[in-house]
Amino acid sequence: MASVAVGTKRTFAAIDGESPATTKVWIAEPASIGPQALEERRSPPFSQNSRDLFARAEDQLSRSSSGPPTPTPSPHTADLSRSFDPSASMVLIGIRGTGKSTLAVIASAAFQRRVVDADDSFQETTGHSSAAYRKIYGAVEHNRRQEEVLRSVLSVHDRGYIIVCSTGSMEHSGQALLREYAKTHPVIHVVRDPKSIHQYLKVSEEVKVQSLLAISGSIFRGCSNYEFYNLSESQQNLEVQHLEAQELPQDLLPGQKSLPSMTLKRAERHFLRFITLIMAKGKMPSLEPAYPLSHVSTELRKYTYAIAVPLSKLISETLDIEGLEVGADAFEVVIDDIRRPCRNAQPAWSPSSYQNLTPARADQISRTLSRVRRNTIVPIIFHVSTGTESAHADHRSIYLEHVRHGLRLAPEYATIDLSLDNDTILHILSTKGYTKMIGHFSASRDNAPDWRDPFWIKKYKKARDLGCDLVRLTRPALSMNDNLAIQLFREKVENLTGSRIPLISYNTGHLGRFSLCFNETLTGVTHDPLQCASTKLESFMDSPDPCVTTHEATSALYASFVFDPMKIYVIGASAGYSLSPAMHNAAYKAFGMPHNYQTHQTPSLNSLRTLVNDPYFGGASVSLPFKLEVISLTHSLSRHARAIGAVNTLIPVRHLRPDGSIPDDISLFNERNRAGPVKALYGENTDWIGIRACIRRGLSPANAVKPKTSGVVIGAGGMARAAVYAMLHLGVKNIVIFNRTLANAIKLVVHFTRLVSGSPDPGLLPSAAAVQDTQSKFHILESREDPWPEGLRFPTIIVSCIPTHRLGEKPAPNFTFPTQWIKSPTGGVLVEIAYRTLKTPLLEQFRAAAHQGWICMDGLDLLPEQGFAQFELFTGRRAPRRLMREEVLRCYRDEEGQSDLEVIQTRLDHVDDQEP
Ligand SMILES: O=C1C[C@@](O)(C(=O)O)C[C@@H](O)[C@@H]1O
Repeated sequence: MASVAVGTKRTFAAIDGESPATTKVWIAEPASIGPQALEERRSPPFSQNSRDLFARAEDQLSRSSSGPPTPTPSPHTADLSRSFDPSASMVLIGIRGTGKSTLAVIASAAFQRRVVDADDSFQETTGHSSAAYRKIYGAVEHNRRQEEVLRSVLSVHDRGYIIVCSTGSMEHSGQALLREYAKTHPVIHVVRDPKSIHQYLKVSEEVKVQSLLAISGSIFRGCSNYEFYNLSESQQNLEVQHLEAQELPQDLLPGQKSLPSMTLKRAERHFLRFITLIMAKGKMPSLEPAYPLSHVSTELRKYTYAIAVPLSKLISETLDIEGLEVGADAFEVVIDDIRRPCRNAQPAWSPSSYQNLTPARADQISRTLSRVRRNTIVPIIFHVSTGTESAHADHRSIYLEHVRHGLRLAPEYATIDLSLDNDTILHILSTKGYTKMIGHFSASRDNAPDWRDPFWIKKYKKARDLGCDLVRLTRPALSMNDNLAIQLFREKVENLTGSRIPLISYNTGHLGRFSLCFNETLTGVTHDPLQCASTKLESFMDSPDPCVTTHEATSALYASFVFDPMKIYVIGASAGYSLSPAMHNAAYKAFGMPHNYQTHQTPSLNSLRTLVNDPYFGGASVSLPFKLEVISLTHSLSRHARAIGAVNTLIPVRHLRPDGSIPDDISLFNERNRAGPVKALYGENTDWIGIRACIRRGLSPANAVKPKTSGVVIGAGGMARAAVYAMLHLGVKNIVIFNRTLANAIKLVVHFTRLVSGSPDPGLLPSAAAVQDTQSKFHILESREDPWPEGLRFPTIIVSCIPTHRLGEKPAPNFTFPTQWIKSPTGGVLVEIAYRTLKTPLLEQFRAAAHQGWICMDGLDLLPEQGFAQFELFTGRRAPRRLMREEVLRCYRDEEGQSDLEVIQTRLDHVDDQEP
């Protein structure tokens, strides 16, 4: 014990095996690892496992203090390329209690990969647990055996596995093995907050967990190339989900463990999103969102905004992240505090004036980015602000440490300072993985050449030629003329010969606001309208930060006639009850768009022409009974609408291609919000997107879609077709149709059988191909009395698409699901699409089955989900999801004009707990 380096400082290099000469980042050993703390570790109440863990950490610590733990001269994992074969196994490492095994099981269910636990393998191979083996054979033999087992686990399971490694495998040689593995595989360090780990390990004091995290953090970081901060849901969230899905998996692969219930739904979405960011695009389409804009690179759209929020404000965890996201197309986490606030006597470059990347600080950044990702849908930009001191070597190395750490978190975008030398930039770019790099240069008042100066074109070319994906150039406006000069600069860039990368350029400070409003790509906007106004006059004029909110920037585009106010409609025979106007109008208002979404109740489609002939026609939602009939009035259909054979969204097209065809998606999005004669109508279907989202939201990880999953669609109309299509997209292989009129059920099955067997468009049903080679099969149930088809698993997905209310003379169907078909041992999700009444017999039936793991989604869940996609199609911007969900709930009235206040209030109270 005497060799424990209490309170001493060691370099990163001494801990992670990096060359000691280059990195000057210091780690203070936590005082809590003092003799007294160590003494406590030997006594109860620790469990055997946690005692072992601490003992090993203690060992690690003592060895580390006398030299680098791993002498292997392999490169630092941050310097590796992060490009892997798509089938490469992924490794999860981290201390016990971080949730690695649960995350592995979640990923295993989603990707159909098996889980291998290195600790289990050790026990199987040696017949002893790691701790017991160590006790019997001593540390040296234990380490040798650990290495042997880990080496074998890694090589035998090289492709298609998820490998979990705990501290047992993390002795010196284990670290070297993982570092080597990280050259060709994702090795993900899982981190979690000390409180949750503390609860899990049942150790006496949380502070000890903090110490352990501090010690282990640099070791794990040294041999992993990615990092996932596993946020714990608050207790409140857990209760709210009131989802008691039993953990009885139906068809686990060998090596899969039992699957967690709905309480982990947000963690599931979060982790799977992270995984899709480190994998090649399009590898798991069933996990990627189906919203139209999620497939369009943000930098290709015009007039997009990045809400810039400083880390120093985010860490207080009081900001409403989802609220900040409203109107934004990207969320920029600005590491604004690598330079501590200056004390007068301190030289600008003194080491103490910088925030080193200690393990605690790295945890803090990881946690913050994780919170943003869990609560938003827009891409994240990771930006380390350099201030004006990037020339100093100390500052530069701390800056680079932060950038490297950012890339471990797989942000969609990250910035790199263009004042760095070419080699350094090239080196960082070579480690970017799938992160898009923004070459960034922000001039200060003292070094700001005029926009006409060749300096700026050189900077643009430097970023482009080095391989950045975008470039961002800003300087403080000294006069309003700078806003005209920047326009000339943008034109110069437009006319450059050679390849082009998207340009973000604007003037900062109070006078720069004009140029900010007319920058077309990822304009930096502030979350705090008072930010500029409240600061001292000096910085008010000079602030390098954005001085305009999303709302102000958007409003400016309409006030200056770049955009026009549009008229958008919901068209239907009983459109009067629609909540779409309230939902869409609330979103336009929040964005600063002067559009007006109106109800158009009509017995026929004849009046549609009048609406479309108005140059301000901005599109329409199509309601019953026109979803099929409207097809004849469109010029062209999206591939989805064509495959479904129904349209619920009309988009005006004002510019056709020279051959008269509809332009591509980007061009369509970029002509939104502009008035003019309508040349064609483009038909889209967003119902399937909404149904798909509801299924995904309601499906517990235990019921993740697998080859044997069955789904039931009740009905055979346009909505039923959208439901079948949604299931096909999720990879459901067994789809059962139940409809009163058999002939219509047969028609639907013939339609989709043809689609899946001879799809002329191979990209149409991507997950069907990705999950399994087998084709989906359709079955028809003719009567309520039918037994469930032999050989099929009981359904875990049920979508009811029949009306729930009286239609003219026809009474409400009052449908309930035959009980002999509800036998899934893990429950499942029921989606009932109508929203006129929420107390249907079917919903009541499944609400009563909540204890069996059934989750109900109704029309008030579906309407916003399909509406988000429509908002994107009408405006070209990401929808403000929470706001639209809330508006729908607030405005809901049943057929008697009543709102069920209690139920609605409970749902409103918990909107925050839903996946964003
Ligand atoms: O079916 C519906 C419902 C809806 O018509 C409404 O506002 O209620 C809106 C449509 O987009 C959607 O397809």
